[in-house]
Amino acid sequence: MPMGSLETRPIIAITSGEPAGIGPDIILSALSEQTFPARLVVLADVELLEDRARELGLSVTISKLEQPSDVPPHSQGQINVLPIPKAKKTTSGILEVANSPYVLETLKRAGEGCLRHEFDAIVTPPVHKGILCETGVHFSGHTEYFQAQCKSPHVVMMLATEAMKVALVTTHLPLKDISSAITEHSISLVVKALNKDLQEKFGIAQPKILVCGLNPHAGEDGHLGREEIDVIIPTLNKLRQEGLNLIGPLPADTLFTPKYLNDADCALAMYHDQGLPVLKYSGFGNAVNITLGLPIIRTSVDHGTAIDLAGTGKANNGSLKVAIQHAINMANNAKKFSK
Ligand SMILES: NC(=O)c1ccc[n+]([C@@H]2O[C@H](COP(=O)([O-])OP(=O)(O)OC[C@H]3O[C@@H](n4cnc5c(N)ncnc54)[C@H](O)[C@@H]3O)[C@@H](O)[C@H]2O)c1
Ligand SMILES: N[C@H](C(=O)O)[C@H](O)COP(=O)(O)O
Repeated sequence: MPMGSLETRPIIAITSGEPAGIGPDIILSALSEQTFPARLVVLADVELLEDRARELGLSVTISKLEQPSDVPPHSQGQINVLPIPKAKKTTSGILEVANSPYVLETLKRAGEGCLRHEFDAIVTPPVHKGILCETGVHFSGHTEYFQAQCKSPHVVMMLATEAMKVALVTTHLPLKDISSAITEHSISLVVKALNKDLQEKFGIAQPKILVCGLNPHAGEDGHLGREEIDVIIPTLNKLRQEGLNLIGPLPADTLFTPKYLNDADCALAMYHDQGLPVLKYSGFGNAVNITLGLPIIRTSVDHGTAIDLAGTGKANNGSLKVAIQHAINMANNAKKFSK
């Protein structure tokens, strides 16, 4: 990937994530360990970053920006912050519901900035969904938050490592609600959005997508569930007639084996814990979470807030580095296509 001239490097907004979690730790360590070929704007409380840097013993320069366009190209150890104040001082590892509006404000500001082209992409360190919900808002994930903010009819959660891409038909749904959410409509929208972004954002001309069944053994000819026969197979057949290269539905327990994965571009799981444990087993700490189907570019880490590790220096920043680099690559590609 060409680095681009310094002034044209993309502006990437990085939110702080949950202040009591490892978001601040991994931002500070990742940005102090290497120079990224971009202009990085951290949306955060300045005191939070200063306190965490002190706690971790990291030598960084934290500078406040008046506006995002003032941000210089990133250099190792430089943290440029667009200040967003928190309500309460944070102790690493202690969640405070009073700071949840701050977390939501960082997301709102990042999304708005992207929609009005102040930022070229957003990278989100982890938030704690439970503490956000305690404010009374229902927050199930960044994926759904940015979908609502961008008014996108449908989005797809996809996590990727060098070896594997796994996308989901349903995102953060209780298990009891999944069967009724697997419909011709939902599968068609997800498969089409996935196919389009694999072509446009990943340069795969004719993506080959492996599709999981919902039930054990993909329903065992209807003896272990009928969703495959009633919904999934007819929907995939219709999509094949539109030219999509779809394999399945395959039993999920054997779909994730080299025989199938080595010859495919992406696996599509029906629900969160059908697909993500496999991906995380194979690449936890080095995967990127990408929201497809948005009018903006958004990437994230493959892990949560790891409250137990905040302020200890033990948090691995590998996934954040991958998420930042993916956002930069996607923003550079988008600029090329828009010319
Ligand atoms: N992108 C996101 O915002 C995101 C992603 C996943 C989970 N979450 C949220 O995070 C919260 C906690 O979730 P969880 O406990 O299921 O998962 P978690 O990923 O926070 O923690 C699971 C285990 O992995 C370890 N771990 C996580 N990240 C690590 C890192 N970078 N380096 C070293 N070890 C790491 C933790 O210490 C813990 O043992 C929940 O509220 C969940 O919704 C947010
Ligand atoms: N499903 C994601 C994971 O397990 O890594 C995570 O919850 C993040 O989702 P959002 O990007 O929607 O917050």
